[in-house]
Amino acid sequence: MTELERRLVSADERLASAAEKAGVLIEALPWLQRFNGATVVVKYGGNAMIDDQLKAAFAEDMVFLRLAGLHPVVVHGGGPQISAMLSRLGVPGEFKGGLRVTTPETMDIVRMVLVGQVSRELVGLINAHGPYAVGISGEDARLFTAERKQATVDGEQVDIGLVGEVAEVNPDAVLDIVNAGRIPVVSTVAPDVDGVVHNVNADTAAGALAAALGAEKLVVLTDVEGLYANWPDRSSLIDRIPVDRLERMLPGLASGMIPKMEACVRAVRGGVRGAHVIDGRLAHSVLLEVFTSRGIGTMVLPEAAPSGTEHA
Ligand SMILES: Nc1ncnc2c1ncn2[C@@H]1O[C@H](COP(=O)(O)OP(=O)(O)O)[C@@H](O)[C@H]1O
Ligand SMILES: CC(=O)N[C@@H](CCC(=O)OP(=O)(O)O)C(=O)O
Repeated sequence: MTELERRLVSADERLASAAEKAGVLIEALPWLQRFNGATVVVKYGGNAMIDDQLKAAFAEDMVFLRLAGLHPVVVHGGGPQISAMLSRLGVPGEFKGGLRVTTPETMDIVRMVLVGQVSRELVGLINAHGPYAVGISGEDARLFTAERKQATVDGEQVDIGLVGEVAEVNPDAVLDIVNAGRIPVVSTVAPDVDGVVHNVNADTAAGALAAALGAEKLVVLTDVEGLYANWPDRSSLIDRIPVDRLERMLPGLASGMIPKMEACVRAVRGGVRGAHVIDGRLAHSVLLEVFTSRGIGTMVLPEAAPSGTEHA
């Protein structure tokens, strides 16, 4: 190849790459218009906080959403981080029906890890981009009121200690943060009516908060591609499912997916237009979900989905 031919090929490649980049940006236009001013609750699960790069990419996505005119609200998990701290401290722990059996001693550690460690880290990563993130827990300004919850094991109700269902949400403090142009980062420990602090599953809290905020979307990041109809058959990924069909599937789901899909049901039944379970192991998965036409993962839709909600 002559020097001239080489230069022409490289100019062609540059043009093709520029056109591809412009295509990606322009694909976002309808979604930028549609979601301007919309609240998006994003649940970031502990299993998707695999490494520092992924966590940093998640923080970038939250700042991107905020600067693109949306209102992201982060609800974080931290199950694996709690388990790691329990074993470091030599405190035994177990799960029943997907929920952590929580003694008063466990509760102290859950609170310390979620509020003092996981929240602080995410707040710091987001604030590397500007003064956006504010950490808040269910204990602040009565954000969540918990009600003791039992687990269902083989159809039986069993006591699992200081584990809470979200009985009430007062989203005012979250709205104060959002209205100040900032990004709330919510930890899911919550007092009951007597002030006793309970451990609330982060999926459960995210679903309740999304409904109380009247969010446009709930996006749940986890460590699988989405909901599989026949877990663990990887060819059975569901890309969209109406809420009534999901409700019929709930009793047959395996443990990790139960609180997640219950949260999607609660959100959609509470007026959220779409709940999505996506793969948090993929960097920038939230941006792909929100700003591309196809979306990713599994989308839970209201029963009578209005036309034109292809992916939204
Ligand atoms: N039907 C299903 N589809 C997808 N994953 C499932 C299903 N049933 C159970 N799971 C399990 O649920 C896990 C996700 O839940 P969990 O471990 O609680 O994650 P997170 O920390 O993100 O909340 C998956 O890794 C998978 O092992
Ligand atoms: C009651 C209950 O199980 N609470 C959870 C709270 C953290 C959480 O939900 O974290 P992930 O989203 O990472 O699973 C726990 O103790 O592990």
